[in-house]
Amino acid sequence: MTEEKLSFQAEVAKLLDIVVHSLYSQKEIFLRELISNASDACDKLRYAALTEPALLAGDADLRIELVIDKDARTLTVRDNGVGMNREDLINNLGTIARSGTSEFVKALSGDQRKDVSLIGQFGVGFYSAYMVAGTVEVRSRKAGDEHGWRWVSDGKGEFTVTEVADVARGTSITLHLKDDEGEFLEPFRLRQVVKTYSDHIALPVVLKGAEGAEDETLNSASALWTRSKSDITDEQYTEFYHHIAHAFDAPWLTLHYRAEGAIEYTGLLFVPTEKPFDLFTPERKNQLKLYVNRVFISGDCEGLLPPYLRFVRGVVDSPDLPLNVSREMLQHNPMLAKIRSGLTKRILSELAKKAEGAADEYATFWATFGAVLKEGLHEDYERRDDITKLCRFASTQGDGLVSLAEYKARMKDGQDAIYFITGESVDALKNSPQVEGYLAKGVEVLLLTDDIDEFWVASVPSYDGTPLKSVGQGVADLSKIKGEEKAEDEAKKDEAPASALDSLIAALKAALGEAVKDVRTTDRLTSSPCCLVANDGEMSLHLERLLKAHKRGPDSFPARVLEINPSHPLIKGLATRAEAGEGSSLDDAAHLLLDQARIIEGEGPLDPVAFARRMAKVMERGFA
Ligand SMILES: Nc1ncnc2c1ncn2[C@@H]1O[C@H](COP(=O)(O)OP(=O)(O)OP(=O)(O)O)[C@@H](O)[C@H]1O
Repeated sequence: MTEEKLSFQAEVAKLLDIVVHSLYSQKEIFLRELISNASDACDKLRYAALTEPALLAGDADLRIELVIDKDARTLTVRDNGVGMNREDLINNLGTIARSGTSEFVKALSGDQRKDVSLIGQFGVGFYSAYMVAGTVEVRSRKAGDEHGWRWVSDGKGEFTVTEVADVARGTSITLHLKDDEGEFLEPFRLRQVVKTYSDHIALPVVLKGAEGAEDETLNSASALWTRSKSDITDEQYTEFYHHIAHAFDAPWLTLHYRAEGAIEYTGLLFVPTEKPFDLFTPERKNQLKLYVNRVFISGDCEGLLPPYLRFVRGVVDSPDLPLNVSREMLQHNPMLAKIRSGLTKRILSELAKKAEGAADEYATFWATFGAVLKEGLHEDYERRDDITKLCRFASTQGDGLVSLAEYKARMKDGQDAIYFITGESVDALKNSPQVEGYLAKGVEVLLLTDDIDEFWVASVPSYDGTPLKSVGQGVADLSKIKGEEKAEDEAKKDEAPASALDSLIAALKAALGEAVKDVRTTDRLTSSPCCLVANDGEMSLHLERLLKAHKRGPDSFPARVLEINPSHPLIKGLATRAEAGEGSSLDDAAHLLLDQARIIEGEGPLDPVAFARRMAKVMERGFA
């Protein structure tokens, strides 16, 4: 048969280079990766055979075998699963198809130490074989096909594919071990590695006996989730999590339970410690593996979990779902909706327990997945209260995170709203003019910096009967709140007279025209002379910027309300001039006030050239 020579995709070549030249201290994990792939291949075949039983014909006993050949110095991992045809071999073993992977590989810096820890989180699957093997030979025949294929490569840029006869269904991967990797030819070593990393694999992993010796099954070969909790060690849970989630961190939360009653199912669920790289892909797919009576059905069954819990990994197995429907049909099965509801409830209640526990531990979860969970505030009306209780926020009080319940408990007398501000960073928000008046009164303001915050605040009007209110929107009425009264009284005394302020407002409006929606005084400012706010019901300034960044909003920043601080010396000085009939000479001052308020909001001045000219004029008066 003719041999075809092909090149690896550039990203694969780069990955292989790193794998071969460094990587893990634990080289033995190559075996876990190959067994994991073999087990997936068997799962896929069992699923396909539900509708096409002939695929299993003649060899229904799915298993994984390890074969040692000491003379040839080879170790073979073979399965009788779904197998691969020529295209599959080229696509799966020569390119990287998984979404986000190419970006990931491009991000590798070339610095071995950094790259290894990155890859550690990610996994290299099949390619890890090159940690111990110089040459890898794959023989495979796809279930239902007549022809088999042989794929060979030394991992140095090229591989060959040839059609071959006499290949059994499934895949066999032969590793020609490097000189110093002879340990993987020793049965005791393989026994140890399989027990450590692959005990939970539901299929038997069999070590073929050499020269007439008996075959030996190295693992427990029962699906981990079907075993009783008391028989499972933490290490076994972790290994299982690594296998199903393709993850390398320790799970932050492990939840294993059996639901009985209206619907029966077992859930073995994990919340990762580290953020999966594909958490924010537009599909927002969940990655739970769905089994029906231990038969694998789907790795991302839509409808099994709401998108805001997509960070949860694990397995759900139910005998109550029909085995003979397609994945697509399953999404609309009423039983699935019940499982979804049960899973959601259970996960949220476990998270609630954690939220009540050690604050530090919960804070790490919140920093990693809080932004995803908050999508639920916007999307899951039914569970909004439960999700709200799980939320934590940065605030103007202290460096820690605060829950809404804690916030409410420390509200000031006369305060009738939960105040928040949205923006890019906690530090910038803490210093923004809009929060000055609240800070002066000791009124706490929540600082919301996730993009999703803009969306949920629009759909959650209140918490426990108390409205949520943006300090950057609408009129601030701080007079009713009994805060640090002294500071307030002093500020009041110092205000410009009302008539002078009225003249100034008229002058500013005349000078700025359409560039502002309105001009008014406010008590939200203490040290800044002015700021911009949105009216109630209008888009916040931050949201406007977000949409603009995604090219979804208007190109120009729409007119806003300019609020002035009646006790600021600059405003008082301008008010005096305005009252004295010098309003028309305040043009430059009006534009400079607006431009600085825009700059604080992350916008440029209305007209940069005019801004620079005015600024120079003012500076000239002070310095020349
Ligand atoms: N034994 C096998 N039988 C059938 N297909 C396989 C086998 N091993 C690998 N494959 C195919 O090759 C693909 C690539 O495998 P690889 O291990 O590199 O990545 P993966 O399993 O998708 O993800 P990960 O990198 O997290 O392990 C698999 O998705 C699968 O389609």
